[in-house]
Amino acid sequence: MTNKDLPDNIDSIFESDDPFSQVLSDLQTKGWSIQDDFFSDAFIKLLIQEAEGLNANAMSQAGVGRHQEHQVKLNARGDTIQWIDGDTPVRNAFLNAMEELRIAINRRLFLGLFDYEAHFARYGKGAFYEKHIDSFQAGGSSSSTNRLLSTVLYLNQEWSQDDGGEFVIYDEHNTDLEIGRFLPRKGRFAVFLSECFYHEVKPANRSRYSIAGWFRTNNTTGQKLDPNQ
Ligand SMILES: O=C(O)CCC(=O)C(=O)O
Ligand SMILES: [Fe+2]
Repeated sequence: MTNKDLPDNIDSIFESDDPFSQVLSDLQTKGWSIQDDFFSDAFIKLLIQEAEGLNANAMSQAGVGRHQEHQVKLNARGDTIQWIDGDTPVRNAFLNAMEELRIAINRRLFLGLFDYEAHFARYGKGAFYEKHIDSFQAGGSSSSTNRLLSTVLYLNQEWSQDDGGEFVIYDEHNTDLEIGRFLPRKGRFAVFLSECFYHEVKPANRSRYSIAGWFRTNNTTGQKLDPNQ
């Protein structure tokens, strides 16, 4: 990333000089990765300011399913969201960082990731997201799969065990078997293959902020790109 892409107040988006290597090797060996020091503290601080500053009126209730099947089901998912475009320097820097990750993954793992979509999410007190998978397989053209790789970046200061809101990930083959449980602590970054891993968000006991995103393949038909959810 060149310096001109950075917000003026920080020198580095990433914590290390080689931010992708651990993610790439985890994806290659097990299909998922959790990193605590992927982004720099200074950059996470800026993203937290953005998340905490989101205007509740500009956020929408998240839904489940794509296209015609899209439904708001409050008993499945209680977060409110705001899609990210590069409309502030900090959001733009985040999207640029994900673009660098996309290129690194394609180079090493040949996943053919085509683009990335992401939204801020806020889970209010008591909100959760029941066990689900992020890509919608089979069953007609309106539900074709194009999310290949999911990312979640957590933006919560001083999150303790009592605050709940854990991210839980389940085994690819035995989907009842929990293989990881993580508090949504600031700067923690989760990446996993969207089609392979069921996961859930346990009820949060206070406001829980994150950025959830998906690298997608290109399922373009005719001239129209797949719309966002
Ligand atoms: O916030 C999390 O821990 C996971 C969110 C999630 O699974 C989703 O938005 O699809
Ligand atoms: Fe998910």
